[in-house]
Amino acid sequence: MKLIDYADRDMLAIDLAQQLAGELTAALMHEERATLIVPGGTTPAPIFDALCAADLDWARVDVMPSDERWVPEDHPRSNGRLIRERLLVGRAAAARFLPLYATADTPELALGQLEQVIRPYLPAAVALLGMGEDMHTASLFPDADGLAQALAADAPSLVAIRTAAQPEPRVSLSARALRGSLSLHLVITGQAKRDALSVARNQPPERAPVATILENAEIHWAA
Ligand SMILES: O=C1O[C@H](COP(=O)(O)O)[C@@H](O)[C@H](O)[C@H]1O
Repeated sequence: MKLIDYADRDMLAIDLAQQLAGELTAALMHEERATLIVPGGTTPAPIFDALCAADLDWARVDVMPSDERWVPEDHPRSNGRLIRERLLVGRAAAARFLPLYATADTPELALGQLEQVIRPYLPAAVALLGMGEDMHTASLFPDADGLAQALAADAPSLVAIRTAAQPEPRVSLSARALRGSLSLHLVITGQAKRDALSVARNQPPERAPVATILENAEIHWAA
């Protein structure tokens, strides 16, 4: 695990966006297309604002959320909505978006169909993930129904997640699918998340799900 400490959140957004763009460009030098996994939540928007202006062949990039809340795509809590509004604009509007949501009452009803769609796009060339103070990453929450399956070595790429801690059910890429990414980044901001990360390093993934990706990940932090 490598931790990069930035002077502030603006520097983090600019430098990290540049690094992600460089990695995508490198991937596109030897592959026809490249998959980019990105998180939702509150942290990544400034990174998206910088990344969407990157000068790369976005028409050959497939963008996939790390996880999705089971709400319609125009809902304020939709990760897909954030990605469309803040990343898939400017130059990045040419990228293809692979939503992890389909119109169905429950994620379980659409899981098979969504998994079939995303499978050819995995493993990702580049993955950016977020983390909550409760040590979840993507939607792999401690104490969630579905966590054991999501952490299993033979897990499907996409799993349904339900937790009392969240207002809606979710879908998430599994630990196996996330770890398979050729380049893996975790972005966290604030002291509380830095402290949570220190705790997570000494916990099993069943208690601190983010631990499942730490070995392979580069961590980006700013206060
Ligand atoms: O619920 C989620 O939380 C994590 C962390 O979000 P943040 O608001 O603390 O940045 C995020 O990475 C994930 O994609 C999202 O669905």
